[in-house]
Amino acid sequence: MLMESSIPDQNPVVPKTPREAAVTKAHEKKHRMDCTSRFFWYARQDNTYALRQLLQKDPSLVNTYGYDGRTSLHVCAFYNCLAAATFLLRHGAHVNAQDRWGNSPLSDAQTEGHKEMVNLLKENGGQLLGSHGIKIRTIVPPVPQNCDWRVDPSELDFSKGMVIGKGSFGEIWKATWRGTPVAVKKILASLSEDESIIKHFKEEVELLLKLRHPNVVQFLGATTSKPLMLVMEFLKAGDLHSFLKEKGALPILTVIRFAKDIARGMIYLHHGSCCIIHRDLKPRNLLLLENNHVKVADFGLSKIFRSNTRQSYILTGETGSYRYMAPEVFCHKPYDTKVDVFSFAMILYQMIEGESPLRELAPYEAAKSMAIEGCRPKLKSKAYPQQLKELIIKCWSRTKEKRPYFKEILTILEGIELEYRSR
Ligand SMILES: Nc1ncnc2c1ncn2[C@@H]1O[C@H](COP(=O)(O)OP(=O)(O)OP(=O)(O)O)[C@@H](O)[C@H]1O
Repeated sequence: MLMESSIPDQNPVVPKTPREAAVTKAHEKKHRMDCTSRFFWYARQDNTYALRQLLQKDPSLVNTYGYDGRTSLHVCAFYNCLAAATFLLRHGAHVNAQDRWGNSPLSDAQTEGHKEMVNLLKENGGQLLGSHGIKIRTIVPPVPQNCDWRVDPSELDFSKGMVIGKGSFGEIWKATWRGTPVAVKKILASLSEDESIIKHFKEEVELLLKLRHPNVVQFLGATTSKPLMLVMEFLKAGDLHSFLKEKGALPILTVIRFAKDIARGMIYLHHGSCCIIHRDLKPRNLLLLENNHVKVADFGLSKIFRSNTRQSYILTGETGSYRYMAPEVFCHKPYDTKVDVFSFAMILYQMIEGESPLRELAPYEAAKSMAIEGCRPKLKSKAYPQQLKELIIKCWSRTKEKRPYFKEILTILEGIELEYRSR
């Protein structure tokens, strides 16, 4: 039997400064933890002598519990330490204390098949509680249940914000959410009132919020009452449209870096657990990071609003979407992920040439001439590496099957980059 050799005295120190008070508090906490551990240890050893000594100094130890809610009586019940259990019960141990799983000491003793212990606990009023017992208590999971994507509109602060963009479904605002700068897409009031839109919005947002990729703009949450608002990370370096307007044609290595980022983002969207077709890939929907990388934005929701309102591209033609539109979309034919590859070709072209594709035509006319007459922009720049030219031509093929997937595009771009660098 283990004997207690010495149990340290508590020497309360009168705190003089906040620092001293903190040190004393930490010391007391440690001391308390030491005492609890030792108390449990002696219960496990069935050492009533040592238990008595500790209890004399601190009677509350009899019902003290560890991080999982287990008391010294649980320990005794589990290891069949009859003498210690009898001692503890005599000194006020709660016979039906429940640990974090809801189990009482009797439940432990019964599970372990300790008959004498079962009898002792029953004689003292023990009940079978918890997962092994009769009365199962529901254990509240540690994760808060209200942890979801709904944003309380009152938490969005627009006081120092401003409109940073306008789309066909609403305005984009810069705002702060709990002190963090965010971009907020405020959906048009007329759309926010439509019940079927609200339903689709919620479903879609649920999906969008699961997306996580370095080249995809991160959604943070949404409001679900009027006005519907979508909260996302704010990218302060602006969009590729403004960047190209300011810089004109980009150096080839920058083009390749941006193109690889777009391809990576699109691979993630197309080949994730649920395939997301962007359908509106264009320079305005590519946002820049300050480290000269790109993220794909504004995917997912367009299909809700467009399909629900039967809003045609004619109505929103001025936004420029037409210019990047695949022929099958223009002709209302069935389409797949390859529509984004077509738009990607147009963006590549614009980055190298420094001008929008078929800029001599209005957006709708440009789309029409590409879809109906098979026109394509002229590759004029001398900067093109031959393979990049070939890639663009493949990507804007009329037949969608001839267009490569983004996975292949990424490999081709990596090859071009390698070769270009080694020149
Ligand atoms: N997360 C963001 N961070 C910073 N700026 C953004 C963000 N999202 C959008 N913007 C800015 O707002 C502009 C408008 O975006 P929005 O997606 O509403 O419109 P759009 O794509 O031009 O139009 P539509 O939605 O009709 O296709 C973008 O071009 C960009 O400049």
